[in-house]
Amino acid sequence: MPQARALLLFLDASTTTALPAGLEGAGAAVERWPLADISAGDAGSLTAVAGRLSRPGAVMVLDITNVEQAQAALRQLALTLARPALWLALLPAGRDHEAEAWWHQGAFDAVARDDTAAFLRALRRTRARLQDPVTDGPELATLTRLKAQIHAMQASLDNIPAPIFAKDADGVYTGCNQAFVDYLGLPREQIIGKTVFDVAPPHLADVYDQADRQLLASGGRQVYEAQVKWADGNLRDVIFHKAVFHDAHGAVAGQAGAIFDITERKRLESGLRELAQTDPLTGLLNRRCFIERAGVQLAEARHLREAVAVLLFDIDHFKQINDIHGHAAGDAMLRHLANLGRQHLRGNDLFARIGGDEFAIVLGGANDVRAVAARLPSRVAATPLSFDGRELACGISLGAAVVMADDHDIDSALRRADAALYEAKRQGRGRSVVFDGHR
Ligand SMILES: Nc1nc2c(ncn2[C@@H]2O[C@H](COP(=O)(O)OP(=O)(O)OP(=O)(O)O)[C@@H](O)[C@H]2O)c(=O)[nH]1
Repeated sequence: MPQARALLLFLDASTTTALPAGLEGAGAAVERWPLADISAGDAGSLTAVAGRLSRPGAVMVLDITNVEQAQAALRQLALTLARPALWLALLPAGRDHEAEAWWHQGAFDAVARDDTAAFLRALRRTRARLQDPVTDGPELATLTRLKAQIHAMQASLDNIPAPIFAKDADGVYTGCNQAFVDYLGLPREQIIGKTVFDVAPPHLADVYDQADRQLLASGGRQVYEAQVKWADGNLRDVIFHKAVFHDAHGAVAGQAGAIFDITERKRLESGLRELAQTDPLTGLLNRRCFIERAGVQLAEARHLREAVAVLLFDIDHFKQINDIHGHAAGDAMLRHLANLGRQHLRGNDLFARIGGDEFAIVLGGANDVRAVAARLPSRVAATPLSFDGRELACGISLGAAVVMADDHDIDSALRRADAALYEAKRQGRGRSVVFDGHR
């Protein structure tokens, strides 16, 4: 095996005095090549340096004191050398952060000039790489190129704001981008080499695992909605986009996936749905939604051969409440009635504000229609509204009707309830009338 020779290439004479101590201890033959300003394109120096670097086992140590000079030297050498040389970047003290940039430029490693131990380690590793026949020659160029491509690919993935991951065919994470690390709030080393059961709560991990199995069995792509526990511990709504990838023999080798957070979209959608379905003042259903749901409830009740009743009520002399106490008092009264009404209903009853001071109820079971119809006006009369330090009394009139077997929609029952309400008003308000018979 060829002995590695470190060719120290200094571009500036002033830096040669600060050589890492104990370099010879690395077992490498060190050849100093001071004052060769190959960055200036000095043809003689360039040829001499290239000649030394083309010897088996030669490693170039490039002094990076002057970044521009170092880059120019690399460009000149690349044009001159028959094959790429292995080289280390020797960084001035305090500039360790530049290391990554030099790896991207093809350095085998980049170490600080004042960290002798690191320098010697890097030199030894470089030597070991040179003695590995697989990595010598053209294969080294391929490997270096691949390494640069992987770096570039990872940098691109890390720039994408959506979390991205890859897993092998056993569901073990093999890669991910920075957004995925940030999204889960786990360090990369707690993700790579692990499975969903290590990174997610059990009930979510089961969902992902089942989806993974289906995807790997069927191949192709998969898109599904799920939840992910975010870095702050809260659950987020997401869409997973996943696809399998194959090995050289066409067998499924794993899957790559991306996560799109739809939490905000879902929140807006549910807000819009709520706005479209409810009365903003009382929080009750609005007229349109009430009619829609009443129709569904009627159909279900008919299917189960159950009776359904409709109740309508409105506030007596509500105009006077507005006129005497103001519109805000009127609004408070509407909310007060909504709350009183809610206390008399069961979970599957529908309750809506269908007009200015008009409310409607669908009772799931018609048996207690008379009891509810009688109770509500007296409860309202007995429960004045506390508003602005005063007690405001009010009354309601109520009409009720049972949905008949031959009612095909809720409209005819509403008409009968309305007629009963009219009758309650006519009889002097503050009372209820239950419609008997067809009209
Ligand atoms: N504060 C308030 N008032 C409303 C609202 N919507 C409608 N109104 C008022 O409700 C009142 C309804 O009056 P009317 O239909 O004449 O009924 P009423 O005064 O209750 O008379 P009777 O029903 O015959 O006892 C009107 O003065 C409307 O301005 C609302 O959202 N807030």
